[in-house]
Amino acid sequence: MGSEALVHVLLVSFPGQGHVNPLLRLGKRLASKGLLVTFTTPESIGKAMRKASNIGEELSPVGDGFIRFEFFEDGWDEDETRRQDLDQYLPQLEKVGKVLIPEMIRRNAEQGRPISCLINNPFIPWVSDVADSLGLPSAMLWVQSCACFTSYYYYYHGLVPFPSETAMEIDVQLPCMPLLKHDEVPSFLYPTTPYPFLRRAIMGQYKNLDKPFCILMDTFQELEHEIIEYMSKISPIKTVGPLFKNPKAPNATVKGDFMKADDCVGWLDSKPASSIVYVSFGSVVYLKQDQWDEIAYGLLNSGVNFLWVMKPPHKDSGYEVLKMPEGFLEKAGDRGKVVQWSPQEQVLAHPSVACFVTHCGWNSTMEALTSGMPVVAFPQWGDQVTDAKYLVDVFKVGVRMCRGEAENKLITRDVVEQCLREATSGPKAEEMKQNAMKWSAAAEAAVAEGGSSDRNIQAFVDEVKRRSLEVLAVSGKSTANGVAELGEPKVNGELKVVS
Ligand SMILES: O=c1ccn([C@@H]2O[C@H](COP(=O)(O)OP(=O)(O)O)[C@@H](O)[C@H]2O)c(=O)[nH]1
Ligand SMILES: O=C(O)c1ccc(O[C@@H]2O[C@H](CO)[C@@H](O)[C@H](O)[C@H]2O)cc1
Repeated sequence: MGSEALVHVLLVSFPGQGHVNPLLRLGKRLASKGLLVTFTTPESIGKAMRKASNIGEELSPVGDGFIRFEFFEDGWDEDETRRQDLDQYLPQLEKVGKVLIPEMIRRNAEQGRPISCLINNPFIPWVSDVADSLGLPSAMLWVQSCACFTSYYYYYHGLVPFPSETAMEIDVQLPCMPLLKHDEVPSFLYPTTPYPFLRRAIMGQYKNLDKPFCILMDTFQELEHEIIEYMSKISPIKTVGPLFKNPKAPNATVKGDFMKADDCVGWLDSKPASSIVYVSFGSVVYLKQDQWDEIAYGLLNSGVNFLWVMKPPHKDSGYEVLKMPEGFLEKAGDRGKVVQWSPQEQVLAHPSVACFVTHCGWNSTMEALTSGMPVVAFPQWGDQVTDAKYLVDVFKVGVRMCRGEAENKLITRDVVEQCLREATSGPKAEEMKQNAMKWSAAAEAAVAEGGSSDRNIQAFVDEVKRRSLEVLAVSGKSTANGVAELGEPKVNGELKVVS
């Protein structure tokens, strides 16, 4: 079957690694079930993805379907420094995207690939408006936990009190969730958050929550059972995770890394089983030099082997380039390896790795759980503080090393050492490993054929196919070559796009 005959969905992603990864993984899952998927995000990231991940112009076959990429200009010069300031960049993306995404949809229709559904991730809630204005169905992929989804929902609707300027330290009790201490609530909701633009972006998605016909979530029934049941009665949630486990399409087939991963698998192979601590704080968290030094000494003093990701800061981020303490690499010798970017999925699956010191981003959280990997939780902000609570107290696979950036506390080398010891040897380490293996098995089962997430994906694909017939019937005006004519976009942008 040619790709022209397939139902076509357009995936629009916020240009962050932790957002591209789950949306692209969803794209591969949908493609493997027989859809044609086009993935788009701004060209500034497209350029990095093409370079690091061998993404080309061509269609890539995935299972019964295909995936392809098309990027859009964000209207700023290549070397524009304001991209690093989301307070300025998010409105720019909205202004440009509201014009260019409809153009992309129109172009695809003209080329014989009419689009039947749009899917976005949070931070770019205007995609739901674009779909609405064109009369197209849309869905949203929530890229965090259901617990965080619920926290934001209750905040948006003012259903329970949250920390506020007058009562900073109140705890929050939400249905079917453990009591969240004030600093375990997603930190974008603190009145003092340094990232109010991300709270605004997420709230924008909640304002638009009636527009998507489905909210897909990168979690699974068995992991967050009660809260998923509860929220499913309120919102059209479908759990489809862990998206990074795709039995039909290995992750290597199409990847969206912004940086080429350094080769470290040979080094992992050379080490004994369960002897290495993997340390990574994801793609955006950047620690201060004094904290970096304490972690370095903690690693040295604990005597463990370690693989540590030390990503370079973006040139326009304003962060100072971190340095290893004097003589650190010499003292560590072959016990340690430092890389700029790791092939994290392979690292977490490697038998030499014993535990993962993580900032608890949701992707890293799901990847660790799914790989049966215990963690040392080092959350900083946003959903990370809530994920850390769950990793340690609910999923019981983690040791807590800190409570988040808002605490403004230097975690000393002694604490680092103690946490590493606790997570790598002794009864607590064994118990955490057993729990992690249990979650890994549950995750495998959820995505296996007939599992909870697989059934939800299939139901979603069936619904997209059903709605695609409606889209064609309603627009009703198939052209000679079978391409539906879309209505005029109802956007109020008289924008000039500067490339
Ligand atoms: O060296 C690294 C660090 C991170 N990642 C990937 O980058 C994503 C980070 O997402 P997460 O939600 O954990 O954190 P964020 O970067 O969004 O804060 C995850 O899929 C990781 O597997 C990776 O491949 N190599
Ligand atoms: O590029 C940025 O400025 C950026 C990228 C990613 C951000 O949030 C991360 O998203 C993940 C999925 O929502 C989340 O789990 C992780 O904790 C966040 O760091 C924010 C800004």
